Parts: sequence; C-alpha cells; structure tokens
Amino acid sequence: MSRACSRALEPARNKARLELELLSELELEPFRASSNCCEAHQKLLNSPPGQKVVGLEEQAAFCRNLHSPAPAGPAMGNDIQGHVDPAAGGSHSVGHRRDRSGGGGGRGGGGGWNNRSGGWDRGREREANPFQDDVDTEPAFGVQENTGINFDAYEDIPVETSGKNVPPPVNTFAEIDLGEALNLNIRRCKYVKPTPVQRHAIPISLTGRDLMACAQTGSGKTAAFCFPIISGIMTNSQSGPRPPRMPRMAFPLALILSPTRELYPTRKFAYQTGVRVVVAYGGAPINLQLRELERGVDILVATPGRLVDLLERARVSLQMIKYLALDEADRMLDMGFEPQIRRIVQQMDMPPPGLRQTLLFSATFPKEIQRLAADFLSNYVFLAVGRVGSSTDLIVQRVEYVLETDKRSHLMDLLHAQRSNGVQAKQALTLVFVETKKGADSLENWLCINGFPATSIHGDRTQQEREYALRSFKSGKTPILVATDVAARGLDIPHVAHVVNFDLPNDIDDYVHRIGRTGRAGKSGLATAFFNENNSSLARPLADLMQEANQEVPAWLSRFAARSSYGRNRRGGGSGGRFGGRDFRRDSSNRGGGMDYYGGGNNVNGGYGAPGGYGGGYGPTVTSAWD
Ligand SMILES: Nc1ncnc2c1ncn2[C@@H]1O[C@H](COP(=O)(O)OP(=O)(O)OP(=O)(O)O)[C@@H](O)[C@H]1O
Repeated sequence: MSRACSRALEPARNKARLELELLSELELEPFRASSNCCEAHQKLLNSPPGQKVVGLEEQAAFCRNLHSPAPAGPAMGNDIQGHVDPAAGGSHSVGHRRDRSGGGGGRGGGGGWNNRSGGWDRGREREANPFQDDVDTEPAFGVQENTGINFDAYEDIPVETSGKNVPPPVNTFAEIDLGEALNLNIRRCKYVKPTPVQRHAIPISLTGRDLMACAQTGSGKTAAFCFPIISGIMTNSQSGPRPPRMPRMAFPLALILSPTRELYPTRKFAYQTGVRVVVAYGGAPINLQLRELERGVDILVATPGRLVDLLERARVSLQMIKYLALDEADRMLDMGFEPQIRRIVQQMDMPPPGLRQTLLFSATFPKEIQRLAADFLSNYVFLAVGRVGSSTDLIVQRVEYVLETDKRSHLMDLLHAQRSNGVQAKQALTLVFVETKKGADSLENWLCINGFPATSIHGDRTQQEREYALRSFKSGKTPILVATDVAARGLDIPHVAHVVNFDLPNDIDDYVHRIGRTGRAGKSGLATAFFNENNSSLARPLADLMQEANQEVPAWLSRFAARSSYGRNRRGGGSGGRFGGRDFRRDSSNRGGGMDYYGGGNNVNGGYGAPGGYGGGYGPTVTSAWD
C-alpha cells in the first residue's frame, strides 16, 4: 500500500482510537470483551500501515452504534442492562427530610410526596450523586472558586424591571433563605455569587410573583428559576392538600417545560434536598420514565411532546401543580410548540394563573410571544437583564463572505489556523452549525477524513447517540461538534471557544442562541459566520445586532443591510435596540388597560435608555427539532 494510501487511513485509525478510548472511559469493557464488532476497532487500530482494512471501519461504526451510548442521561438511572448511572439520579437517597436542614424523613413517611401508592421506596434506593459526573468541576466540597464569571462587571449590568411592587434584588446567596441543603448544592456547584439574573429573579420568585424574564445566553437562568422552585417545595411540602389516591398516576408539584433534552442541572440543584426530580423527554424509552414517575415526583422536567404522551396515558396529572416554568419560553410559545403548550397549560387539569406560580425565561422574547405568554401569567413582573460584562462583547463576532462552494475549504483554513494558534487544545471546543441533518453527517465525515476529529448531533440521532456525541465533544475527544439547530438552545458546554455558523439560520434569534453556546458564564468566546447572498434577509438584523454588541460590522455587510428590506427578521424599535428585550406592556399601544395592566417600569441601573430591543416581526417559525 502506498504511503498516500496509508496516510488516508490515518483518520479512520484516529477515529477508531477515539471510539475505543471513549468506550473504555464509559466503562463498557464487558461489552467490548464479548463483542466481535468491537474487535473491529482494535484490529483497525493495530493494523500495520501497509495492511488493507477495508470493512473494519464500517464494522467499527456498527459497533459504535450498537454499544456506544453512554448511560449518561437523565432517566437512565438504572438502564436495561443494569448499569447504574451516577449522573442519572434515577433514585433517591434514604431518609431525606424535606425541611431546610436537608436530612431526615420525608413527606408522607415512607412514600414519596406524590406517590401514596407506595412505589417510591426511599429505604431501598440511594440517590446518585450528580456531581460525580462533572467533567469540568473539582470534586464536591472543593475550595470554592467562581467559574469564570466576571464579577466586577456586575454593577454595570443594565437591568430593567416592570410590574407592580417589584421585590428588590439581592447581592449574595446568603441574603436569601434558600435552605441549608440547597445552599450546600450551590456551594458544590461553586457558585460564589448570584449572577445578575439570579440576583433579581430569585427574590421576585420567592415572593410568589409570576415572572417573565429575559437574560442573555449563558447568564445562569436555569438556577434562577430552579432555586425558588426547589426552595418553595422544601419549605411548603408539609402544607397544602394531598393528591388523590390514584395508582400509577403521578402528581408533580412543579413542571419545568423545555424544548431541549439537555435537562441535567435541576437534579444537581435538588440533590439531597428531598425534592425528587424526574426528567421525561422524547427519544428515550418511555417505560423507564414511567417507572421513575411511579416512584414519585416533585419536579417534573419535560419536553412538551413527551409530556403530552404521559398525560394522554393518564400517568401524570397536573392538578397539584404549584410552579410552572417555561425554559426557552419564546421557543415554547412559537408556532411550533404553542398548541402543545396551550393544551398542557390551559386544557388539562393544571390550576389557572393566580393559583399557580408561573416563571417564563428566555434569552430572546419577541413582543408577539410576550403577548401570547401574558395569557399564562397573573400580575407578573417583567425582568430584562443584560449580559454579564455589560455587553455582548464577551463574544467576538465575525462575519465573513464565503460562497457556498468555498465553505469547506474556508472552514478548513479556520481550523488549521486555530490549531497552529494552539486554540484546539484539549478543552477548546468548536461548534459548527449547519442547516440540514445530511449536511451535518457529511461535514462530520469530511472533517474526520481531513484529520479533524469531529462528531455530530441532529434530529435523526437517537437520544443515546446524542449523549454519546456530546460526551465525546465535551471531553475533548472529538473537539469539533457539527450540529443542526437542535444544539442551538440550552446546551451548556464549558470550553466552547468557537461557534462557526457554517450555514446561517434564517432567524436572528436563532443566531443569538447559537452563538450563545460560547461566551458562557462570563467567559469569552468567538463566533464566526459564513455569509453569502443566500443570507441576504439576515443582513440587516445581523448588522444591527453586531452594532448593539459593539462589534465591528464589515462594510460589505452594511451594504447588504442597506439593500435588504426590513423584513421579518427585523428587530423592532430601530435605534437603541438591546438584548434583554422590553416589556411589551410598556408600549403605548398595549396600554389599553391603563396602569392596571402596566405597573410601571424601573430602570435599575440606568443601562437601558432608548426604546427598542427585540420585538417587531417575529416571523413564522420552526417546529420542534427534538420532539
Ligand atoms: N451564580 C453562578 N456562579 C457561577 N456560575 C454560574 C452561576 N449560575 C450559573 N452558572 C453557570 O453558568 C453557566 C450558564 O448557566 P445556564 O445554562 O443556566 O445559562 P442560561 O442563561 O440558561 O443560558 P441559555 O440561555 O443559553 O440556556 C452554567 O455552566 C452554570 O453552571
């Protein structure tokens, strides 16, 4: 075999090596020993440079599909092969107390709060430690340090609230009584100080107020709605009516709806608080989730499609719901999800606004969606929080004019440059967004063949394949992840240094969420977009967005922007637009109800002066990529 041929095989060997390493990391040794197809990996790896290895790669790929998935995700606590997944938290520890001290007996004695039928045997189950699985964190109870958030910038963060009698923000977690067990988890997470959205949202939520909150990507919104819910359940667990006795029906107290399946942190936050979290999402076996539910549930975290399925099977009742949170709320209420959400929230047995607390969070909140969302809220506070570091300049945004036909070679140039600059070090990860699933597969293969270990994630991948890909990416084994929009929201992967929009999305809000996969928690990041004539409709909102974020707008993009009509991607308000949005109730056209409807605004830090922001022109939009 020629040297060139042998060189050509190198990517395949590299891939096999990576897969083997990952398999062993995931402790799938027993499978490997007994599986012929896994031997393909080994043979491929061991094959001498001149030897023909045709077929082995395919076999190895087959093996990967068969055995790869790490039992890492939620609801996989005790998987069908009997693996116990430390991250899954499918079980609960013995003898929790639901009070604020964190230990001792549970509500309703031996059974779970919502499981009077006795399926949840706390005496036999141990709560898995979700902190063990953290690739990126030090062992629990280590010396506290922040995770890179620029605390000095906190004072400058522009914050705006509106609504009646808005509770004041706090500066520290110590100022809020969240309960000992939850405080311990906050320390385990190494959160030293609340982020700006947490400073404002947590005290508002703790007073029981409904909240519509808009804060930038990576700014800590998940904890902002999870902490008050967990704390509320810990505090009030003994009071209130008991759920009816209905065998096999779960009665959660809190429902967190999210469009993405990456829903891990809630379990971490609830660890050893006695609050039981069950995660249910499409793409994973429903039977496991049903079993989990039968053991009892306080907080149900679900994707809408899977929840509708559970409701239709009469395995979940929403009649005890005290807290409803919508993560990525704008996405949840857009045309793809809205009917499902309305069905869940308005047409089942969930208590109406006023009798439950509703918390809506997103990084983008177009006015049309705010208007829809108002149906779900009662006397709510609107909160808009700017980016940690006072502007989006934590993410350096670059737009390059690249013809369709040149995209691959351009990407290759970028990656080579990154590599020679040392950016492709173990933990500097690159996320490449493409438009189609086929495009994702093909780019992944092309990158691998060209010596850049890559993996991919898109809507045709099973949940297990997605988890495998994410683990491989997160661990740095394949430091390039090619993804469709399924990875645009909610994914919290530290060390994503570079987001490349190989194909730009059609909607500017999707762009915002995509680039928000870097520059998280106060870290800096780089976002590069490949722009050409096909993206003309995005020129104007993109140029506006970059300007808002103090980014350099190339002259050619400004020219495109000037040419393009102000269409559906327009960010309303013209000048002075900003991240974080603006309460639609403050627009004069919405003041029909006078000051009863609009409770007045409060520009906390004076950072927002001009009108504008997200708003006008939220176009027809995407359906769920997940369910
Ligand atoms: N108080 C805090 N101190 C330090 N790190 C924090 C704090 N709160 C959250 N983080 C970390 O910041 C990162 C981003 O948080 P999170 O995923 O909640 O952001 P988000 O606002 O929901 O982003 P997105 O809109 O993209 O989903 C996470 O890694 C989280 O652990």
